[in-house]
Amino acid sequence: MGNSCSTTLGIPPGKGPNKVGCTDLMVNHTVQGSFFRLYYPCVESPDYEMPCWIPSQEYFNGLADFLKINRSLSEKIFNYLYGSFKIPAGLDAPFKPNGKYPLIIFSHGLGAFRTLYSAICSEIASQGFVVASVEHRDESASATFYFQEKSVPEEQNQLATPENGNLEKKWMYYRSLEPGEREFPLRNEQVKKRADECIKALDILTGINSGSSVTNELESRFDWTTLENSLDMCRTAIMGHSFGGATVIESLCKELRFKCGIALDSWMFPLDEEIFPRVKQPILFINSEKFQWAGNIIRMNKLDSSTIPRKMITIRGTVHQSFPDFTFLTSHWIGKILKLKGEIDPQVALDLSNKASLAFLQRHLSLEKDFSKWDTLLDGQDDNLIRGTNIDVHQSSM
Ligand SMILES: CCN(CC)CCN(C[C@]12C[C@](c3ccc(C(F)(F)F)cc3)(C1)C2)C(=O)Cn1c(SCc2ccc(F)cc2)nc(=O)c2c1C=CC2
Repeated sequence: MGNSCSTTLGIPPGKGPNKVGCTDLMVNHTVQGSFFRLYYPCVESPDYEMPCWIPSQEYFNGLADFLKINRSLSEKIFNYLYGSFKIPAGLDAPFKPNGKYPLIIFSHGLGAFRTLYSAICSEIASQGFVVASVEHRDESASATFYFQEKSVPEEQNQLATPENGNLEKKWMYYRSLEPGEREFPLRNEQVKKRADECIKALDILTGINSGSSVTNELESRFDWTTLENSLDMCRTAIMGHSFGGATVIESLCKELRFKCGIALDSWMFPLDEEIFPRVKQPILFINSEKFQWAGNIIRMNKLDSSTIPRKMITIRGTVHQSFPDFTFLTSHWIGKILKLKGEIDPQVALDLSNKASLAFLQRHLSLEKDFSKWDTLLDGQDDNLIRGTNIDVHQSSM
């Protein structure tokens, strides 16, 4: 480890006993299809290629639109700052069959997309899970793509490639609110679509696990049949950040196959409160110190229960962006100015979040691992943790 001032900029690899591979799957090429990045325990090999963190320039363009900064200027800045980062996983590395792995579905935040939480996903995968990070097509992602039949007929001389016939890539970008548009109807519609997409990913992986063949619309050499009988479909959970945290709650309500949920710095606004009493599974809320506010915490507290295990912890010195990968990829001062870094060392913060998550998953997926050694974190017992929240929710008396 370098000394305190030299920070190794890069996404940290998983610390668990498994090497991690990652591959992309798109089933059904249309906008209704399912698109996710899979992180999984892989066969060890020294010569794996690591995929680019930002898979295509279009994602930078979408991010610029989302951040309302000029595309051409930001294109150069993003490429200079982030263009060369790799994900700490072997691209299309062979899957390592070893009994049945529990499955986690991960949902990204507003303006993000499937690759931006690779530190969390690859850590969880390295501990013996398969993690599917969904890319949502609800227009909440900075950018995503699908395929469309070509409008003009193929010129005779161009051969349609077998993978995508005469299809062409279609990009979908973040949809901003129209002037005067009310936000709740849009966000509530989006959170329902997001939950459906998480459930669809679960269905696809259930099929693959039982040996159904799957057609990947993307060119990839990964052999999906190697996953047959390797997923424990009774041990599935859902995780998400911010808007993805709301997606966790909505998905738990709709799908009992998700045995528990972990909401990272959840944004509760998109949710219809009438679903709260209908959510029956355990939930872990892991909050940052700076993002939360009374109204948001009050909604989380409405999900508190004396019968269903519900936990909340807050990580001291963290900001909203302490969960996505950016927190590792920006130097100290730029990170602080852009609020991509909090006071706490990003690795320390994410270790606490991941260890608490693993302890919670062990308890509610009844895993035979040793993650229970981190149970005390679930009660906020650490110098960098607060039990519950730092936010004062008691309204001042009138
Ligand atoms: C201007 C847009 N404005 C209105 C929507 C709010 C913009 N905003 C704060 C930002 C995202 C920020 C960001 C990223 C990335 C760089 C970079 F420079 F490093 F690329 C810089 C600066 C700008 C921090 C948020 O939306 C916060 N947020 C997020 S941030 C998820 C995310 C997005 C893009 C990423 F690259 C990584 C992570 N996910 C949510 O689900 C929710 C919220 C708020 C409520 C619900």
